[in-house]
Amino acid sequence: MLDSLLAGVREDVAQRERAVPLGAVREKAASAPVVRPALPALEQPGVSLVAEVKRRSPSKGSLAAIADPAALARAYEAGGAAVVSVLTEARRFGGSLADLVAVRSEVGLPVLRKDFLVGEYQVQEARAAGADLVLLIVAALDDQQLGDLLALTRELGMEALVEVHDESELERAVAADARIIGVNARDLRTLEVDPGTPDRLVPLVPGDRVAVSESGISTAADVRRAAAGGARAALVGESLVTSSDPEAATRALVSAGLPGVS
Ligand SMILES: O=C(O)c1ccccc1NCC(=O)[C@H](O)[C@H](O)COP(=O)(O)O
Repeated sequence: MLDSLLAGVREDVAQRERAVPLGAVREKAASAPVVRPALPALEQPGVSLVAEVKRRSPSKGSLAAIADPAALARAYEAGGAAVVSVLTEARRFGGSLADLVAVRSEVGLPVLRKDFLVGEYQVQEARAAGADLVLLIVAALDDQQLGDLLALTRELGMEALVEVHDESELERAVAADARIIGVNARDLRTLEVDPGTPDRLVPLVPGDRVAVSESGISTAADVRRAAAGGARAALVGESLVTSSDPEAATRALVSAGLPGVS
């Protein structure tokens, strides 16, 4: 799955680059609104919530129509989320950079560009659209690419959520000096969600990094489980976008992550 996803992403990037060359995107990134630092938002005591705008997915198909992504993000903010994640991949997730621009202009939280970033063009695009944080998936990048994209992300003032799925990817993320390390319970090759993956890997994330537990989180008990392993944040998509009251659903997960709640 990951390889075919990446092939589509590369085609789409090449098409966008033919329409708007890298130089123009760099210029736009240089004059984008100032970055909202994501690290302090994720380092609050307890488990912070990263709430995701996600219309559909390869594993589940259509999840929610989300006609107004900014309204959804406002509900997340009102419910106490620390960061909003916007899936911008179009083919499989139905997202776009326009969603990110809309969300960023209507909430005061840091915003994550959740996509499959494979080169400079997408990092510059992310900043140009106002992103404060980008996703870098270790399985999609070699060490050189990971280091280069992380360095570029920081040059532009942003941080990266560096995503891993097994011990060797975690070692690579740590060696690349990732400060925010996401452990995805979803295996991006098989799409299976195994909560045992963050249970196993989050405790291995060094204490000077921020560990984020990702995918398959829908209940207060799931958030408490993430907290027990040492996660500083939980990234949640499906259970929030499919809720009839996303603000209340956000608040329930945020409350479960407050320090002292067990
Ligand atoms: O969600 C998928 O099916 C998926 C498939 C292939 C690559 C990535 C995928 N999802 C991206 C994510 O990491 C999730 O959107 C995110 O962790 C939230 O997960 P969930 O709460 O289970 O929607």
